[in-house]
Amino acid sequence: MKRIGILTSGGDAPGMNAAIRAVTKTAISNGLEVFGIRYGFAGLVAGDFVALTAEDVDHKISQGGTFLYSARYPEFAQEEVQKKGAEQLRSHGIDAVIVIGGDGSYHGALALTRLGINSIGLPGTIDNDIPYTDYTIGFSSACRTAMDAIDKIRDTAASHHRVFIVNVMGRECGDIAMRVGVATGADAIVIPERPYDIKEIAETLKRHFADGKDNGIIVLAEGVMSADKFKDELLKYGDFDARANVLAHMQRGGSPTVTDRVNATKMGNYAVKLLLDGKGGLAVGIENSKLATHDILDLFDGKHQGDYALLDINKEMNK
Ligand SMILES: Nc1ncnc2c1ncn2[C@@H]1O[C@H](COP(=O)(O)OP(=O)(O)OP(=O)(O)O)[C@@H](O)[C@H]1O
Ligand SMILES: O=P(O)(O)OC[C@H]1O[C@](O)(CO)[C@@H](O)[C@@H]1O
Ligand SMILES: [Mg+2]
Repeated sequence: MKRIGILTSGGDAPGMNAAIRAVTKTAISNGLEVFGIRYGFAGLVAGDFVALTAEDVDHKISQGGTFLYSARYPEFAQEEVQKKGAEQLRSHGIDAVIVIGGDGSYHGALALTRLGINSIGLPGTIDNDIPYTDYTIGFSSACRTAMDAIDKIRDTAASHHRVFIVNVMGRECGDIAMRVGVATGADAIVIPERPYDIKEIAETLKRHFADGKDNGIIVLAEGVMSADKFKDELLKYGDFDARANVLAHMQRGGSPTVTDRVNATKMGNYAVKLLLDGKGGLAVGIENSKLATHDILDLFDGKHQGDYALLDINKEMNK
């Protein structure tokens, strides 16, 4: 193996650049050439490749987004399109690829491995919805951004004695909501993976206001329902001055936290070593603070386990 490729795919996540840097610098240190594949699997099929040097990745560790750009390219689920991608790699002399992305992107990495191009997946998504890894690259930064935003929302909520329903990202995964809800001292956290009772939440808010609290914060995972709909449901059980807020894509931007930078660096470094060992079709993760690998195929059967104790702690504190 002389030449490897690297791409970012799906939603961008803070720390993707740190992972690209780690892969590039580790590969070069081990005598490999590195090609950046721009725009995810779309750029792979189009042959949008650019040689990367150590200087190209200098100063990238602190930048959000992905300088290789990303794409949602559903066409890559078709075998014919996957074959075109593998042919592009072969014609550029690229023997192996590192794919940084979420669960969807892992399907692409597995497809390439099956077509003879060893590929390793790195968990790059703010959602933290990937099995067999405690943290995905970008989750920590997205939580920090959402936490900062909710701290600010609370200032205005308190000034008007309002309830804010804040919708946070994560698709069907409630990890961002749970972590940020606890970190901001929310009155309630609502996630798709666990049952919830809107009437009970309304009663909690009423009691808090009656006891002298001047604001209410509900952190709502986007996979449950929209913030507007939740507000309408809540108003059936109480006469609150309520506002719905959607943090949306701001959660994906900004400079990565130290956790995301370090995890991305560890996992990027490890991914190159796996390729040097001739491995492919593997997903890298961090389990109990240690680097780990699993067959990508196993991930598709697995289910990410969130830290649901956070939900219980928050409930107990808001009785
Ligand atoms: N079944 C599949 N086979 C091959 N490639 C796929 C498949 N599913 C998704 N992909 C590729 O991976 C890309 C990213 O997938 P998706 O949009 O689900 O995001 P993701 O990687 O899960 O990241 P995130 O959820 O954080 O946005 C798709 O646009 C497509 O190019
Ligand atoms: O950027 P898009 O295509 O609007 O997708 C938004 C989705 O991507 C994510 O930001 C990352 O998967 C999700 O949390 C969100 O539901
Ligand atoms: Mg995903």
